[in-house]
Formats: sequence, C-alpha cells, structure tokens
Amino acid sequence: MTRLALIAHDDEKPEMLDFAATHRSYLDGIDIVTTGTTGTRIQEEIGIEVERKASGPMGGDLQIGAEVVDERLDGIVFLRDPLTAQPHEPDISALLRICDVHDTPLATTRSGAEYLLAGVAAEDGVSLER
Ligand SMILES: O=C(CO)COP(=O)(O)O
Repeated sequence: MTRLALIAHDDEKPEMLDFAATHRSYLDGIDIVTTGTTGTRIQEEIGIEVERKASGPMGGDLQIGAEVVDERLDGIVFLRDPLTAQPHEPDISALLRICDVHDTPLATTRSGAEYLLAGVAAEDGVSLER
C-alpha cells in the first residue's frame, strides 16, 4: 500500500488543507502519516483518516524520519514556512537530510507536492484530475 507523510508548518496549514481537499479521493485510498496538528486538522476539517505522530516541536519530524530510515514511505509532502524560525530546526534538518540519504521523494512546496502526488498516483495506476 502506498504510504505518504504530510507535514505543514502553521503558516502553511491552509495550503496543506487545500491540497488534501483537492486530492481527497486519492488520499482516502492510501496510508497517510502526519505530524500531530497537521493530522488533526486534516482529519477534522477534510475528513481523511490519518496516522498521527507527535507534533513537530515534540519530535514528530523525527518519528517520520524513522519511517524514512525503515524505507516505509513512498514520499513526503512537507510544506515548510520559509520565513519563520522554528524551535525544532535541527529536527527539520534531520528529516530533510535523511530523505536525501534514502532518496525518498520530498516536496516542500505546493507545486512540488502536485508533481510528487501525480507521480505516486501514476505508480498506482491513478491519473489525478487537476
Ligand atoms: O512543526 C511541524 C513540522 O516541523 C509540524 O508539526 P504539527 O503538524 O504538529 O504542527
């Protein structure tokens, strides 16, 4: 089963919710893992079931990084806030680094996320409507 991680910093959560709503029918059929607050909002506001890890500042990025190490993930959409310093910046850097190490597809922007999801869906034989 295809498994994706969805993570968004606070300023990017509206973008993530729009992304999830746009692609709800495909996302409903795959495994989704998220950091804490991102997952709560996707579940409550869009209605997609997700597996929630800890909130980012409490170690959620590292828990998702551990899934990368175990090669459990087909891709990560991580909508980062490029303009605000984060207290858990070392955890964020660690997640990005481990994606590089394992060549795990990673998108950090909405446009990149659209390409990533279209590619992952194509591997499932699904053509995403745009
Ligand atoms: O901080 C985050 C990623 O670095 C996201 O965490 P939340 O989804 O808990 O807001």
